Amino acid sequence: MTAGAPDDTTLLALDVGNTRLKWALYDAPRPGARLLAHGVQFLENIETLAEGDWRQLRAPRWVLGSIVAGAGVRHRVEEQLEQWDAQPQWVVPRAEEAGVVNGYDHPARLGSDRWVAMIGARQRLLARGQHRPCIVVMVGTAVTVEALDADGRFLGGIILPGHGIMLRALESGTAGLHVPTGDVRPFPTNTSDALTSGGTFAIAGAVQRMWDNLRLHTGQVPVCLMTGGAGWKMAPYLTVPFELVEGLIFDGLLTIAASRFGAAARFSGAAPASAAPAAPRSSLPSESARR
Ligand SMILES: Nc1ncnc2c1ncn2[C@@H]1O[C@H](COP(=O)(O)OP(=O)(O)O)[C@@H](O)[C@H]1O
Ligand SMILES: CC(C)(COP(=O)(O)O)[C@@H](O)C(=O)NCCC(=O)O
Ligand SMILES: [K+]
Repeated sequence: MTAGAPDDTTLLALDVGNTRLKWALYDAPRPGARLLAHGVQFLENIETLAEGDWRQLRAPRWVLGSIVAGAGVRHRVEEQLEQWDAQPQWVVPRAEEAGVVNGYDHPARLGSDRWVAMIGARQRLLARGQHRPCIVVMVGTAVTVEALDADGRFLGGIILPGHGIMLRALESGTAGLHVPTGDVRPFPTNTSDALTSGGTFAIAGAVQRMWDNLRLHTGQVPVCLMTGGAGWKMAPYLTVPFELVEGLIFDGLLTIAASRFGAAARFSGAAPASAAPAAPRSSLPSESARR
């Protein structure tokens, strides 16, 4: 076991989805912290982390994560973390945190990735002084589209299948839809293009609908932030104004980490005096996070 030095303020942030584990090591638990190292592994390769990507990594003082992949995967991740002293903390959605109010009927039943991404989105808007309603789109294994009003109230959101699940569902439920991936076309004239365009337009249409719902409800034009491993695939086809933001979940994890560990980090002396939330420039670089 390795212990971080007493004045260490490093945070290992984890985002464990249904397809991939994304990780990022920061020099401090606060928005705007310096990214020291980061990576991604498919869930089937989790066992390689301790002896692979994390072998040379300095021991983090804190480990904070979001996980939606289930108890079995969580256990496998925790095994890889055993080489360090830091006990991982997994975010459980609360009724309220970091300026976001959780409108879910049962707040803890909301996916932690959805909750953390909304906290990241809220932090981003506040850092820019934008008091606007916000749509948060996450394109991963599944697709989620959340609606937040200008006061940070999560009004509700939708879940739909991601590209891969849509295609697999159609393939397994029909006899004649086993075809290669096609292109997105306004008027598809072959099966491949029809399937690829259908999935893309389903997601784009769902985003447009939630954006309309939120604009009608609030009477204001929403900001739309899109994130997730397959966000770049959707970017050319959204019909509402949006920003593609890599690592919204990491922005959210840093924001939560600031309230949980920020005081301890300031006493450690390594963090700058102004540890208050600053303009977030801490997102994962997209190119290297992808594989
Ligand atoms: N390099 C890539 N090329 C194409 N699609 C990718 C790539 N990386 C990720 N994806 C898509 O993104 C999804 C996984 O994204 P990710 O955000 O890691 O999902 P999750 O958080 O659910 O694990 C996959 O289902 C796949 O459709
Ligand atoms: C909707 C999700 C499956 C998305 O998972 P992902 O695509 O990020 O792997 C996940 O957030 C989840 O399991 N949510 C719990 C149910 C809910 O949010 O209502
Ligand atoms: K995710």
